[in-house]
Amino acid sequence: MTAADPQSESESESAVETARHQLERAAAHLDVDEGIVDRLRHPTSVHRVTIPLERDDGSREMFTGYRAHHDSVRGPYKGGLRYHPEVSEEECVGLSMWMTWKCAVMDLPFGGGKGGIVVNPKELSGDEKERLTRRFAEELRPVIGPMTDIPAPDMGTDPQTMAWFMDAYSMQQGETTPGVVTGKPPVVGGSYGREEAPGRSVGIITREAMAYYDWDIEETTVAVQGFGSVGANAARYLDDLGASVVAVSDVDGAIYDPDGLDTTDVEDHDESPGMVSGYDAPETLTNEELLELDVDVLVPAAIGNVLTGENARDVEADMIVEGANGPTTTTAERIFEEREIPVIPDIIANAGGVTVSYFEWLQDINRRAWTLERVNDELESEMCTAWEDVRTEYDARDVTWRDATYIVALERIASAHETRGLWP
Ligand SMILES: NC(=O)C1=CN([C@@H]2O[C@H](COP(=O)(O)OP(=O)(O)OC[C@H]3O[C@@H](n4cnc5c(N)ncnc54)[C@H](OP(=O)(O)O)[C@@H]3O)[C@@H](O)[C@H]2O)C=CC1
Ligand SMILES: O=C(O)CCC(=O)C(=O)O
Repeated sequence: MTAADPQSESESESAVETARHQLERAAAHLDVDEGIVDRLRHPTSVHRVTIPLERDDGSREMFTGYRAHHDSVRGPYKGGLRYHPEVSEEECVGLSMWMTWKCAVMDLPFGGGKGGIVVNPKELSGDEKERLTRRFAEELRPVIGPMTDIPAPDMGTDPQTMAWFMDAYSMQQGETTPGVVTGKPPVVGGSYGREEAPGRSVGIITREAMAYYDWDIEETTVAVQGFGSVGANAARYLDDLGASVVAVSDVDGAIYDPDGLDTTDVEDHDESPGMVSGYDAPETLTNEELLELDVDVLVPAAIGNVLTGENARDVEADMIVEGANGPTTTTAERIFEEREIPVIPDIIANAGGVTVSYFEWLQDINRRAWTLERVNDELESEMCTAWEDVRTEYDARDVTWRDATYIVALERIASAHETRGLWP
């Protein structure tokens, strides 16, 4: 097995299976109507589109895209668009469920959506990526909109992709509609700080979790898998706070310096994809070895299902903070619980992305930009409030951090369903 091919291992679990299992664990702690839980096991709808692309050489190719809508009881569907060869309907549904919980934990007025295209973005030229994105936006137009479903970046997409998406939608609508998508460049209605936000929130939540366990951040070692929007910003934030980031990786492998890397000197995925493994560091490791390093904090921030029944007993970190969505399988979660390794879940740790997306949406509606300082101050405050809500549940019940986080989310969602009387 290689980290690039996590599906090839014997324990294979889809995102939707993991998400359903997590929902059921949280529901067992709450008095929630079984009809509501059953409703939340399923998406409201899944849209599948075929996207024709004319390649630069004139040949034509068809691509498949999806947009899953999970739940909108608290507001419009919200969630990213992923361009990756492993994108599937099941993955989009699972990821859209996680978005529903994530928005609820952060108390944002959004529900959960997620989508993507089955494509390797590294095999597209810039022009091809633009044409594919514009056509995807046209195909999704009937099911998206600033008050219905607001996409954003995820793996393989970036602010430029969001700008093309917004432009294609706006041209069809006949009016500039910045609020249809978040994560845009600030010059076309994007928010300052959105790109750094998911990694920044991973840093803030790691800091809070360390404070909870009375760890001195200056004495802490950290390993981060993935050095993209989430991983690089988390690593740099923790480096700034005084932690020693000893290992980071890209798809081809990891670099390791026991004395700590200079995280600003290593180019991230956005600056130069795949350059981490080529960096001149004292040691190189595989992605699997990075996950098993003896560090204080491990931050998986690349893809899903990397911590599994196969490697969970070999993980030597004292705490795991999930930067990626769904990096821990159900079996691995059970092993970490047994080994008393705290796992701070994705739906709070990386929720800074959707939180600043919410700020961006507000700015778009009001046609008024916030300063970076305001964005970061409000992000800090929202993250600390959410952490406090989760910590209160964690201290009050004998549960894992994930269960405590899901309990906060599920209580809010179930209560909204009961109050609106929307089901079945
Ligand atoms: N972007 C966002 O707003 C948010 C993203 N997330 C989640 O965070 C995770 C990462 O997303 P994001 O940072 O945006 O993605 P990016 O595309 O910006 O970066 C992904 C990083 O992971 C590396 N990578 C890709 N595949 C593998 C692999 N098989 N093994 C190890 N490393 C790999 C890439 O390496 P290389 O440079 O070589 O390609 C790159 O460094 C995803 O799970 C995403 O859903 C969560 C919240 C918000
Ligand atoms: O910013 C957003 O709307 C969603 C980001 C996202 O896809 C995620 O948090 O997983």
